[in-house]
Amino acid sequence: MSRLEAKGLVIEVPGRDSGRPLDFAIEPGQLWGVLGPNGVGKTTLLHTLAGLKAPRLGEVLLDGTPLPRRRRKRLAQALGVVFQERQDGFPATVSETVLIGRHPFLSPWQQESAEDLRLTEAALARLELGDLATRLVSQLSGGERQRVAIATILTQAPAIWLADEPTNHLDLRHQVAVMELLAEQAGQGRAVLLCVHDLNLAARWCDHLLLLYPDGEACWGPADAMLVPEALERLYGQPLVSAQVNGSRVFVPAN
Ligand SMILES: Nc1ncnc2c1ncn2[C@@H]1O[C@H](COP(=O)(O)OP(=O)(O)OP(=O)(O)O)[C@@H](O)[C@H]1O
Repeated sequence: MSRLEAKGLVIEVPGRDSGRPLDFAIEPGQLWGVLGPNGVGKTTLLHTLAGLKAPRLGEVLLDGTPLPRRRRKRLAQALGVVFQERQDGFPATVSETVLIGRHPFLSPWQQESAEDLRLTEAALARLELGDLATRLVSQLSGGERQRVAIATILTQAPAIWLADEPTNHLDLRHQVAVMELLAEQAGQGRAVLLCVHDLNLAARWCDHLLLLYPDGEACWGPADAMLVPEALERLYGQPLVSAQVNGSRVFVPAN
C-alpha cells in the first residue's frame, strides 16, 4: 500500500497571492475529506495531488518520491481519480468504460484478461450497474454516470483514491453506499481523499479533514479536532447548529 504526501505545497489558484503551505500525508488506511466553499481550490488541490497540475510551491510525494520523478505508468496504476467533470469523447458502453480501469496494467495492444473482466463484473455489481452494462454512458442520468466513474476506479483498485465530490448527483441511498465503499477501501489499507460539500457525510465517514479557507489559510488533522462549529461557520460564512445523532456529529444551517 502507498502514502501520498504534500510537502510545503502551495496550489496554483489564479488571482490568489499566497496560501499556507500544506504539509500532510494521507497514510494507508486513512479517509481524508477536503472541505471549503465554492472556488476555494478543492479541485485544484486534488488535481495537484494527482500530478495533473503543477504546484506553485512545494511538492507531492508518492511513497517518498516526488510525482514528476515517478514513471507515468506507476502513477496511473497507483492513483485513481474520480473527476468532477467528465466528457464522453467516444461512444462507449458502461462495461467498456468500467473496463478502462484496467488499462494502466496492460501493455499496448494487450487484450484484457479474464481477471480484468471479472473485476469489471464485480465493480458493476457493487455499484448496481449490472442492468445498465450494455447502455451507452452518454445516455445515462447524472447519478448513473457518477456510479460508472466510481466503478471504473474500483476496477482499477488503486492504492490511493482521489475523489472529487464522489456523492454528486447521487440519491441518499447511493450516497451512503459510496461513502461505505470508500471507507471499505480505506479499511483494506488504501489511502483515500475526497472533496466533499456535505458536512454530515464528512463527519460520519472521514477520519481526517482538511479545511481550505478563501484567504489561503488551511488547517488539517483528525476529524474530531476539525469539526469545531466555530471553525466550520467561519469556513462557510454560515451559522450552524450541531447535534449528536446516533454517535455522529450532525450540522444544519442555523438560519
Ligand atoms: N482554468 C482555469 N482558469 C482560471 N481560473 C480557474 C481555472 N480553473 C479554476 N479556476 C479558478 O480557481 C479557483 C479554484 O477552483 P476549484 O475548481 O479548485 O475550486 P473548488 O473549491 O473545487 O470549487 P467548487 O466547490 O465550486 O467545486 C476558482 O476561483 C476558479 O474560478
